[in-house]
Amino acid sequence: MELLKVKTIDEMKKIINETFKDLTLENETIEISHGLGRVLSSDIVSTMDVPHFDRSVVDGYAVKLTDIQGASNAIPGFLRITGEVQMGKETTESLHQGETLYVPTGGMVPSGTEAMIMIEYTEKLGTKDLAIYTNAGANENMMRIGDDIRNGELVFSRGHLLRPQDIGVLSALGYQHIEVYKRPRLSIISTGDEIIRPGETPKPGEVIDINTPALAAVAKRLGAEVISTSYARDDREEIRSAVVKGIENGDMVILSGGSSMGEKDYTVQVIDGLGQVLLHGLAVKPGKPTILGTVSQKPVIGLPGQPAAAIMVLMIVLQEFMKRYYGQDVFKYQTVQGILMENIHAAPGRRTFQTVSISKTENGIEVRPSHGKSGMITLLSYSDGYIEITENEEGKNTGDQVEVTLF
Ligand SMILES: Nc1nc2c(c(=O)[nH]1)N[C@H]1C(S)=C(S)[C@@H](COP(=O)(O)OP(=O)(O)OC[C@H]3O[C@@H](n4cnc5c(N)ncnc54)[C@H](O)[C@@H]3O)O[C@H]1N2
Ligand code: MOO
Repeated sequence: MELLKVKTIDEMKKIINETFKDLTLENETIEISHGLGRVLSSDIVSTMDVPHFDRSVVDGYAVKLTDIQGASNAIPGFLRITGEVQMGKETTESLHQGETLYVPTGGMVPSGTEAMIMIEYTEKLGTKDLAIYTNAGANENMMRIGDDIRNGELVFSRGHLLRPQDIGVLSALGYQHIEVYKRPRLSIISTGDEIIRPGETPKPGEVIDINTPALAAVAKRLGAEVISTSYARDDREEIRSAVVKGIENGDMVILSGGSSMGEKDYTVQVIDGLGQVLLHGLAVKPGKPTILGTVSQKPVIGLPGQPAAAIMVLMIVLQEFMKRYYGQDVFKYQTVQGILMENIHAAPGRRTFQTVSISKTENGIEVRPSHGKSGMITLLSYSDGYIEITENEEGKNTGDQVEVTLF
């Protein structure tokens, strides 16, 4: 009897770190408008102050502190209006004792301004005089030069994953182009005689391809570029030539299906013939029939055909590869803590990835296991995330505090 010689998740991570220790990515220059989700390949150090002029953050009046000291509703301060600042224009006037100027939100304050008073706390008396009904502290309602970003400040470090707000910061610093890592380029091959392409009508026994689009989406979310998707029947030669093509054109190959020990499960034989099988069988649930191999020093991942298992395993394995490529843990999954509302039994000796749904209640976040087979695609869609039960645990109990990794 032949059984899969399973390896634990930790052993798998060790294999990846040792076998693929030299994985690196080249850089490329892109427009910042294409920067979302990309990873900076160099530090960003500011070469300017932001803002580069003292500016108001309210619509109101520029004042000197001594002029409005103790001003209140009952005892207002009185100032002479000497002018008005124009938006987008340099302000050449200065503010003198007993005077004020109107400044719109974002406008450049006159030199000598010590605070801004919001228009709501003032009253115009005729055209030239202003009553002020409130006090203010130094720099109140103002931004000074460099308050946001100082010239010479390290703004983002190499390895930073760009979010929408970061693109805004780069634009504020005058960047139109940035240096980012090239994304790892991978090919996805879906195997199986029963698999038909989306758009075709399945006959009994046939299955519309779920894994290709779903796995491509996992890969994209983890910062990879999917350069090709293809199909192979359960045929050693077809699978072999698809793998060869993927290795020639890209950085990594992902195979779906045919990873178990069935008579027509050729993935492991193909990888063995072209390179080396590093692992066949992972001590996880779901996803035991997972394969990891290398061909021409490039990784080949063989995923189980069951869609939920394939997606979960790729989320975990590819994240480990991304750590190697980027030299740090760039693409982290979000987690939340919650209280388990039902007992969960796990398979000892395997790391169980239990899908769960969460709900926010007055008592905090409640976590409930979502049940289903790994062949069900909705299992993941109707779940919010998963909890991990380690190899040494027999399960989890109602009332346990658990960490949920969110999908
Ligand atoms: N004797 C044993 N049988 C099985 C074992 C085992 O240890 N011993 N493990 C089971 C587990 S767990 C899984 S998971 C599957 C994995 O098998 P394969 O990786 O060989 O996958 P296939 O047999 O090709 O497919 C399994 C299942 O998934 C469907 N599938 C495959 N590709 C797609 C796709 N692109 N889109 C949608 N659905 C897909 C396929 O039709 C099958 O229903 O092995 C168990 N068996
Ligand atoms: O563990 Mo399999 O991977 O059930 O679906």
